[in-house]
Amino acid sequence: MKLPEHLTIKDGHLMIGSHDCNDLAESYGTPLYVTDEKRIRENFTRYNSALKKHYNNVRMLYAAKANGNMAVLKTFADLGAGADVFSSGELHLALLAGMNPENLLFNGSSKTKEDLELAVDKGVRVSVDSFDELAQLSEVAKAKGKDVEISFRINPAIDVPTHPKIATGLATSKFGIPADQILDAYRAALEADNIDPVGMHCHIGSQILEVLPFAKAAEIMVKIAGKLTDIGVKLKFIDIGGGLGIPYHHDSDNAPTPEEYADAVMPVFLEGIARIGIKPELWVEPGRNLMGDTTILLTGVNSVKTAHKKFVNVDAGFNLLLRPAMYDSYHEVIVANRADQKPELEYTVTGPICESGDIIAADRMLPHVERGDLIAVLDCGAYGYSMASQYNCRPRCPEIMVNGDRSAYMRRGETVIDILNTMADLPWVEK
Ligand SMILES: Cc1ncc(COP(=O)(O)O)c(C=O)c1O
Ligand SMILES: N[C@@H](CCCC[NH3+])C(=O)O
Repeated sequence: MKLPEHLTIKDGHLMIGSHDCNDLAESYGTPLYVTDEKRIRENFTRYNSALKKHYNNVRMLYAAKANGNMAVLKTFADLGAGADVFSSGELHLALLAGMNPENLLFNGSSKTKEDLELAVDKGVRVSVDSFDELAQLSEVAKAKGKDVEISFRINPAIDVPTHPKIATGLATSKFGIPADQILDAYRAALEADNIDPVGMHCHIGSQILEVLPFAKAAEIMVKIAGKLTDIGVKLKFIDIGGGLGIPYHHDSDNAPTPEEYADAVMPVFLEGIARIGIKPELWVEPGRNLMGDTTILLTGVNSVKTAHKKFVNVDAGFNLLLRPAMYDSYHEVIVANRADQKPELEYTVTGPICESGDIIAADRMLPHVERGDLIAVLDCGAYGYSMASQYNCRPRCPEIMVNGDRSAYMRRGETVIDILNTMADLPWVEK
């Protein structure tokens, strides 16, 4: 199987950076999320450079939802990135990580009044998702005597080749304002109290393995930018979202590189803005492409069972990695303590959750597997831990970061006491 540079095999063991996964599992226990900081930095630099080769005025807003660990956010802050934040919680963490409020965009189709107040207080721009939200934001900003800069999230009505649950720019999607209402939205914003419309935003979906839909979205965005300029909107930024996928099937996915993405999108963007005669910043919001391959999930084999097929029962299920159950997603798995052995038998790797859908990897050819072995699930850095739950009263596992020969917790594992501590005794039930 093709492996990215930070994953290697040495003496039959899977390594992440310079660390033997078996040693990490021994020291920290399983299940365990392991992230390679160096890989985050490489991924960021590559994406950023690919765009900046075409246009220097690019701002990278890491999509914090992909992996919101503070250590990860601090790494991005250190690289000069901002963030796409989708809740007050993500906004707080991004600021605590040291990101400049100017480099944040508060996204979301259903924000509370408190969310809007926080954005105004912190001087963070808001991507407004409806006329109703515009009205509320204007009231909030006016009450505080402050101005707020906004973009609207535009629904470009583009069908994209991805799982339907993560296509976000379809005409039928809950996100954004349809193109035929967008001029009215900006006119309303130009007239609204304490609102300054300075940006445009779209995001067409996630795990997209073709570049054409991104070029199409860029074309729609610059077309609308021309009309907005005509009605007096002074555009400071155009945000074309994230969405570039990664090759989860290591040997067969033909995933575009960031360079191929940039080569497809940038000429359309640059021609468009040149035609209008404006020089807005280009904002992008990648999540998965920066984080996906940086992280593996190590999970121990509790037992092996031969029934109508061979099941490998591991200690991580959809409580820790929801993607296979939610989107039928594919993740490569490697037996980390027999990584140089030839595949022999077909196994289905299943988690400990009380649902038949709790399958991490179905029908995979693997070397002989037995109790006590260690399975590494690859490409878990995006939408892995961030979508984890405590289902079946299973405390979420620790996350560690490796950097050179160092390793450290970036989040300790939860305990049952942590779970219990959020529960309250009812006053009408006798103790
Ligand atoms: C508004 C917005 N921006 C950016 C992203 C990041 O997407 P991806 O991780 O596919 O790059 C998402 C998630 O799909 C999103 O909802
Ligand atoms: N959670 C999804 C991606 C959607 C991102 C949010 N818009 C996944 O794991 O693929």
